[in-house]
Amino acid sequence: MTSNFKSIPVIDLSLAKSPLTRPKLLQELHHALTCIGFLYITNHDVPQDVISDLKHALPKLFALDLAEKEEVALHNSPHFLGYSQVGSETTAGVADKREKFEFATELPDLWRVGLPLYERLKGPNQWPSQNPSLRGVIERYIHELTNLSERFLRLVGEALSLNPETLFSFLSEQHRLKLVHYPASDPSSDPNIQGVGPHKDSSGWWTFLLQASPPPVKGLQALNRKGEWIDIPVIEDTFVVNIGQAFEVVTHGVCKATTHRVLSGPSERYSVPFFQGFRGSMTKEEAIGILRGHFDGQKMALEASEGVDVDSAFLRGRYDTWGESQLRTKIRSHRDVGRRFYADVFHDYINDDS
Ligand SMILES: O=C(O)CCC(=O)C(=O)O
Ligand SMILES: [Fe+2]
Repeated sequence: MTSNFKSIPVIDLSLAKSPLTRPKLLQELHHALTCIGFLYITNHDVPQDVISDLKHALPKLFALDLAEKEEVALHNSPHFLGYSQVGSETTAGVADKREKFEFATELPDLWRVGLPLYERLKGPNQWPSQNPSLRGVIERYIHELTNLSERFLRLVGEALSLNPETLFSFLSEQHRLKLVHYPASDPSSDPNIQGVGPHKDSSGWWTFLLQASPPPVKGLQALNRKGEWIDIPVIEDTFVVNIGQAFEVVTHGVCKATTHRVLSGPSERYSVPFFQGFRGSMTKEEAIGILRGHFDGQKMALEASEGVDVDSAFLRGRYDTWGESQLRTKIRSHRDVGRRFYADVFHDYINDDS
């Protein structure tokens, strides 16, 4: 249940290291998982230089000229990896004022005719030739965040009294990373210009976000149950962690993905979400069946108090696997890629409004 939270809790992962403090951490985590859907983590053990190298790389990367960015354009990648310009994405029907580079765990393209089409989402990154040091920085960062997200998942399992190995069985080998730049908006213009519109994270299982501009730059907000937008300001040396829609499905709505947005402000802003991947071959029946027994009781208690409504395009849609549902979402938001690389399903995906 998303409660009327007024702020986002900060959870100190170093409390996990002592049996004396671990129960306090698990209790705080349980509250954040079941009542808020967002938290900060501190003492996360990701090396400082990995984070600072990434932060320093961002202004240089976005300062490349348009021709250099176009050299790695997302519309040339069947894996939806690369650069997209400001205005190329819309959320909740409005164009977002942000540009981004999308990367993922570096994988070979093993897709061949006969394999499920969603396997083609996996493949190599596009690296800008004018920025040769970037590859090492991004690969180290993805490696560290993959480890962090796995350590975190073990704690989530423990906080929910689940065998962590069960949670690991939902993971994909591909995790995605977005490097995002929100250009500054003229302060005399509409204060509600959308950096990214209200949404729940649909592409992953859990999101680990680095707010890469120093305070007081702000913009990220989460929606509480009363409908109030709550600021999620930058706290140095933390990650913001939030639940993705796949986790809401698997926990039968006991842990909700919370709606959030970014407002564009008078200063430019950089952010870097890491989306822990959810296995493409997962069917609806598996996703809701594996932990059904575990969550039935909690679900009934919730139903009695406020109703459990699992909000999921995957469950509503007509496609049976998570991978196909993801591919459809990606094709609908990048139609040029769909037309070029997924001609067989393009029209079906664009025209079905399930
Ligand atoms: O830029 C941010 O702070 C959040 C971005 C976000 O919510 C997303 O890309 O899903
Ligand atoms: Fe998001």
